[in-house]
Amino acid sequence: MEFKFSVNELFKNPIVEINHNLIPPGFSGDRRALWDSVNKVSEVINAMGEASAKAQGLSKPITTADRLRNSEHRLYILLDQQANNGKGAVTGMLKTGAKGLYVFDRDGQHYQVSPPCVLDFYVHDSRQRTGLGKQLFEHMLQKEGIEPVKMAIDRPSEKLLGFLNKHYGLHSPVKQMNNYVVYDGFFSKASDSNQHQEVERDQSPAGTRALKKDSANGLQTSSSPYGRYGAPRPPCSMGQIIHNQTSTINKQQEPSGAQIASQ
Ligand SMILES: CC(=O)SCCNC(=O)CCNC(=O)[C@H](O)C(C)(C)COP(=O)(O)OP(=O)(O)OC[C@H]1O[C@@H](n2cnc3c(N)ncnc32)[C@H](O)[C@@H]1OP(=O)(O)O
Repeated sequence: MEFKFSVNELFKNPIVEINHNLIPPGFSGDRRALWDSVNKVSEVINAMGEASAKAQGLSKPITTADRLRNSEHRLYILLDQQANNGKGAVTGMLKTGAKGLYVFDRDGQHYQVSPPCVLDFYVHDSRQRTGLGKQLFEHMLQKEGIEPVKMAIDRPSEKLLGFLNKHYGLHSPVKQMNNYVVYDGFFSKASDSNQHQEVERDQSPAGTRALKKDSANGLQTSSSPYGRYGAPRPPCSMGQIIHNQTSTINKQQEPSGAQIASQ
């Protein structure tokens, strides 16, 4: 995607990360230059967000400059620095961020998690299936220090499911009622993957149930230690579902792909 201004002047590297301040990395200049750069970054984000929504058949963009400004999300932007007579072109974007979710594994066991999520991913229509998506995704994995299997994916398209299968061997997604998708390895215990575990107290009335938290994706499994609070309690699926929706909406400053799709 080309712009009237030079994206090479705005973004100094082939992949840049933008956060809520919308300031291009490495920016230097006075107040006026800052204002100008933020406006240009906003224009890029809005144009790519719209193109992504169109490609996914959504009625509204998931990604806009305003929404990014009001979130803790990260947006990776991919450039082709040779294109547009040296001014450069934007060829892809990938948005990630943590979400508070309840997810179910194949056995119906539920987990309270705050995993890093793939929220919006788009490669320009003219450049798809040429490896750019993999390049951008790999960059993100390396920057965030995460494995794809530990991420939750917000309402993945068939193309993204194919992408994850091809490049990361992820198959048989566990589809969630909130339209997120996770894979079996998501639920593996922290000890299986040699990852650091923290033990936290949950918010139960007695505060006695220990929650083991996997630092990679915030996976928490509950265990019942002893005493009367140690007695197993039957799960209330409806309560979990309602709670899930509530927690997702509360934690999000912006609607997810699933919410936009249902509008
Ligand atoms: C959480 C979300 O964001 S869900 C929405 C995901 N985004 C979209 O669906 C928007 C339209 N699609 C795209 O923007 C891109 O295709 C992406 C981002 C999904 C992948 O980026 P690409 O640059 O195409 O990926 P890359 O070239 O690295 O890998 C190609 C693989 O992705 C999958 N893929 C990409 N495009 C397609 C397609 N049209 N049909 C089926 N599979 C596809 C395939 O596995 C493909 O491998 P193949 O060509 O050997 O079959």
